[in-house]
Amino acid sequence: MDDASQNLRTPANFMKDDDVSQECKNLISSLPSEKDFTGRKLYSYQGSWYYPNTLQAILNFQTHFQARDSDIILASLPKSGTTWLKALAFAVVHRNKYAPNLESHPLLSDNPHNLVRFLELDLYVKNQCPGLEELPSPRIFATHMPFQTLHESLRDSPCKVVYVCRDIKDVLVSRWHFRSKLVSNYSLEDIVEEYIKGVCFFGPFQEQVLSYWKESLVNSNHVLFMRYEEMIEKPEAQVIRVADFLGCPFTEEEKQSGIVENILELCSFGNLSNLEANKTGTSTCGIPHHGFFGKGGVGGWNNHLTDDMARKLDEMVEKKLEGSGLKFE
Ligand SMILES: Nc1ncnc2c1ncn2[C@@H]1O[C@H](COP(=O)(O)OS(=O)(=O)O)[C@@H](OP(=O)(O)O)[C@H]1O
Repeated sequence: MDDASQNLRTPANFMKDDDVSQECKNLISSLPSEKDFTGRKLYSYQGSWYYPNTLQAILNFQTHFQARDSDIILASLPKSGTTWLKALAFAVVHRNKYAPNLESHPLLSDNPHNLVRFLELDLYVKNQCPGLEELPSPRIFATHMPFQTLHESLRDSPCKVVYVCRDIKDVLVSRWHFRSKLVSNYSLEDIVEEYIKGVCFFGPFQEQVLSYWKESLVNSNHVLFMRYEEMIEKPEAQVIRVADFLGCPFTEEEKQSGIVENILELCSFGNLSNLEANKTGTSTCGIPHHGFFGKGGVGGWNNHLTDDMARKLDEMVEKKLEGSGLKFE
């Protein structure tokens, strides 16, 4: 086994069950549970599946987090474009402080996950809530929680939530590549079955996508719904959309200066994945940086899933999304 695989085999804190209060243990004892692909127990809370430490972190978040109107929360399912969105949002929001270029920028020397941290995967795990009140505005956080769980803490805050989703088949294959390094003999059949059943960390997936989709329809100033495929197809338009939504639109002068292109280049897969900072090291939430980069792009699932697997997944998604107005072609 190489060093990288060895590194991945060590479970991250958020997958463990060693930082759980008595109150959380009591809650856990009342929740439905199932085993994940490694045999670890997941628990269903507010419609989604979590490991005990993550559940504790979510309870901490729901009890203690004080949203500011200027907060920005980037939400997604794992393997849906989180890393890219973190980089883009950071570069857009802080463009006056850090000029986006390839010579000197925080994204050139640090992984996007260390610049924008997950509420439930690192900030609140091990009870680390390190001075969130002291962070300057606008604060940018990320989460994989579904909207209903996030909302409980945001309450009526008008803060901005940007959600990114991706074709479940690409998400699944991306996750399978990542997890195959954790567990040998982990087949595509296993993960397809898991996705269809819906029992997986932060799953079931389409329910989460729907939770943000519905909110974006009724509260479009609060939730922006984005798609990885659209970011690939029309990146410039999507970055402009993000900046508009976050209340920091590009001026005509900025557009003329090529700043949008510079941000896109800085945050591009080609640039980020080749940086030393992203080839080595481990993020604050315990994942090796290289684990956030595969091949990127759209439709890679085609090289792995059989027609039958793709059909089953498409049918499941179509059924779940029926009547919502949301479609994955
Ligand atoms: N900058 C940029 N541009 C385009 N695509 C990118 C970028 N950075 C990461 N990726 C691809 O996104 C996939 C990982 O998804 P996430 O970032 O959501 O993963 S994670 O949940 O944070 O672990 C994973 O997709 P796959 O290659 O299909 O596995 C990454 O390669």
